[in-house]
Amino acid sequence: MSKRHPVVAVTGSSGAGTSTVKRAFEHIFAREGITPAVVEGDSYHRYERMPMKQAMADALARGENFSHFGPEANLFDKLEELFRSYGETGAGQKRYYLHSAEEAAEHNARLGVDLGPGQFTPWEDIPAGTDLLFYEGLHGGVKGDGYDVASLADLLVGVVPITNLEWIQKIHRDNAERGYSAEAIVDTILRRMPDYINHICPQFGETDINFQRVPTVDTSNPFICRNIPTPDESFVIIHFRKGAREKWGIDFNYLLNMIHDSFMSSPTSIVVNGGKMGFAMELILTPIIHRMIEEKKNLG
Ligand SMILES: Nc1ncnc2c1ncn2[C@@H]1O[C@H](COP(=O)(O)OP(=O)(O)OP(=O)(O)O)[C@@H](O)[C@H]1O
Ligand SMILES: O=C(CO)[C@H](O)[C@H](O)COP(=O)(O)O
Repeated sequence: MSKRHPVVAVTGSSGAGTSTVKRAFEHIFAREGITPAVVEGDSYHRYERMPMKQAMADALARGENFSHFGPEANLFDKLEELFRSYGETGAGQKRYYLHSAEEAAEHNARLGVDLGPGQFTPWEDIPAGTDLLFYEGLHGGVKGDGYDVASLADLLVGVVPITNLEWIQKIHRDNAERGYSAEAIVDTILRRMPDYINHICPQFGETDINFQRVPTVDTSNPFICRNIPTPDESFVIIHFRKGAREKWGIDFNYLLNMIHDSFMSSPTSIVVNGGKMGFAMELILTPIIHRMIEEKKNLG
């Protein structure tokens, strides 16, 4: 935890919507004149795409569980080191995992290299003078044998649609943007299930705030759903961890007054219409980020 170099992490499974939430944070940073050091969680995978396929086949042959959700396929020690070193000094290293030809072209042009989809860019120093570290990915709140990333985040936000919706979102996104077949995506979801339960779900007990999208249309068979339920076809449950409300000065009455049709579903949860998710995020997160930066400035 660091007041001088705060670490903000958005954590969620593949397809949960963390990239979408990242955009809400980018609006806040732009409006508040904040320069973040942005880090993508997938860059902490251990293997490039081809070696990952080989490692997966080897693990399968040995009858072992292995997936992008678990510790064997990721560099949790390196991620922990980044959160720690940024918190202490405002410095650290980052890289990118290139999912597509478009992403590869963008970074090839920037770095003058010739990489392809499924490869990492070389590690590079985070630019000096950033205001905070912003992590978005699968593992911002992991904690286990020999690693504890969660405790190094100053603000940890979970993005967690109910599972059926998360799968629908993943199937659509991986198909439309990454070119995978529906069958291949369902195989991936199945293979990752033990690691989902052991390494993704526990993170949402560590988060300060969780945003859980719940559809109001029938998604009982997510594998035949043709469309992602729209924001208007969903509610978002916003849950504050015990202590987070006091820590960040969250005023439920203010939120209930400001967000039309919102209501409390428990002493620590507020429910908003899906279309109000971005607005609710900005209302809740802007004062938190603002306060972080004020406290940083007060240190001189
Ligand atoms: N609140 C939302 N309302 C409607 N659609 C959404 C919402 N959040 C995410 N989606 C859709 O779900 C899909 C997955 O979202 P996104 O790419 O943000 O996931 P992700 O968590 O970043 O996944 P990954 O970590 O695998 O990159 C996208 O097609 C996106 O448009
Ligand atoms: O969404 C993911 C994790 O968040 C991807 O599955 C992971 O990054 C690997 O990608 P690919 O299988 O396309 O190489």
